[in-house]
Amino acid sequence: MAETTDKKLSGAGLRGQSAGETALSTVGKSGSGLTYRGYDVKDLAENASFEEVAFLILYGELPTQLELDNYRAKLKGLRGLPQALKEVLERIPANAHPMDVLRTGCSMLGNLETEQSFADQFDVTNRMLAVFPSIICYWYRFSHDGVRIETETDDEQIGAHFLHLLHGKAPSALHARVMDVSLILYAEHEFNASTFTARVCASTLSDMHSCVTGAIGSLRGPLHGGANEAAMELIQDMRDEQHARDVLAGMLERKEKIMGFGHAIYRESDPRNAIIKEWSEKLAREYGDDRLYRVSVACEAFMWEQKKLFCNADFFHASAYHFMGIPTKLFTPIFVCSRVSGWTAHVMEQRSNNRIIRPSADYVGVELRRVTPISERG
Ligand SMILES: CC(=O)SCCNC(=O)CCNC(=O)[C@H](O)C(C)(C)COP(=O)(O)OP(=O)(O)OC[C@H]1O[C@@H](n2cnc3c(N)ncnc32)[C@H](O)[C@@H]1OP(=O)(O)O
Ligand SMILES: O=C([O-])CC(=O)C(=O)O
Repeated sequence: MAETTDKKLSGAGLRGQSAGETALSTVGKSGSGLTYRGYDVKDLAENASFEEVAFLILYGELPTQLELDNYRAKLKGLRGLPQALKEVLERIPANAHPMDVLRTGCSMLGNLETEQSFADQFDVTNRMLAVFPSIICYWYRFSHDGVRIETETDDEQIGAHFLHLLHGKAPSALHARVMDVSLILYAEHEFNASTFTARVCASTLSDMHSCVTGAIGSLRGPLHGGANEAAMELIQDMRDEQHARDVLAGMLERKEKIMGFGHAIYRESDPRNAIIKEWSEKLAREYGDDRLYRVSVACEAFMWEQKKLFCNADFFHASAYHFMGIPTKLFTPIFVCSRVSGWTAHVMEQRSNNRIIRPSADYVGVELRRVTPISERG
């Protein structure tokens, strides 16, 4: 199990302080170390699909077959982009970061399909779950390939749908399954930075699109979701295992952060890592060139040996996504397509028992003083 004991739980970063209650997930407490509404993430990754997991997180229980069929049909029907949103996406340059595109896309959607009251919260959530892959891929294919894609496909599952839009053809069964597992692993993670952002926004009784737009901005940073892209940039030029060790040794010497390693809560392992690592190995075999997988394994061993730092969920996602032909800058947006389930469930939970989140600060500035007339300042 991924343990959290002995971790320095105080001081900066609100580390170790409880900031509220949740019934959505546990991190580092039971099972393999991560549970969604009482189910171990490993169990879910083996025995459920992302749509079942999103349903579980949002509605509280795993769906029956009929409920799942209806839910998938509903999401499938919500993949289309409004014309005004397409026009906005077409104006965003090819060199923009796709996380910024998604942030703008989410915010624009909030103008076009505003959450009029909290009674709409499930509708706006399901719309976001369904339409985020369309937003990213429409912009990506328009800005990079000059094509206006049709964003409605027959794919039952969000992961396969994403790959279909990106590559213009339905994915293999292996790729569809890996995307599905990846979305399950990224779906929910208690009071991480982006989720907390969403909850702070929700606590002012703001609308769902504002909460999610803010959360996208928080996830973007390399200390959080952006680490999967940074990990890819790190491993892509590593020639072999020895080169990987040399690169990391140099970085540690220079006291640089190695993205994709370490965690604010887990102390010895991130339970999502073993799962995505196994899929990355399978993909490497199919890809026919396992260099990226081998250097990743070498990095993992070296970091543990040198620093007792372990791979978090992001590290092996880098090679896995790369093996599926996904451009590096789309890695973190995929995280959004999944985590929007957790964020919105947290917003709903916050709304159901709300008090505005407003902590205090320890003042470390100058003592009380008088305003000097401007003519006397110098
Ligand atoms: C899906 C996710 O969002 S998972 C997180 C993704 N983020 C990353 O991979 C970025 C790299 N990792 C990190 O920056 C950190 O480990 C974080 C942000 C995840 C957690 O931060 P913290 O809780 O402050 O880390 P923690 O308290 O365990 O750090 C202990 C020591 O290890 C060091 N350390 C932690 N992670 C790393 C790392 N990846 N590379 C190098 N050193 C590290 C810290 O600098 C700290 O050293 P210090 O005591 O000399 O200052
Ligand atoms: O919990 C965290 O701090 C970061 C993380 O792993 C996640 O959000 O998935």
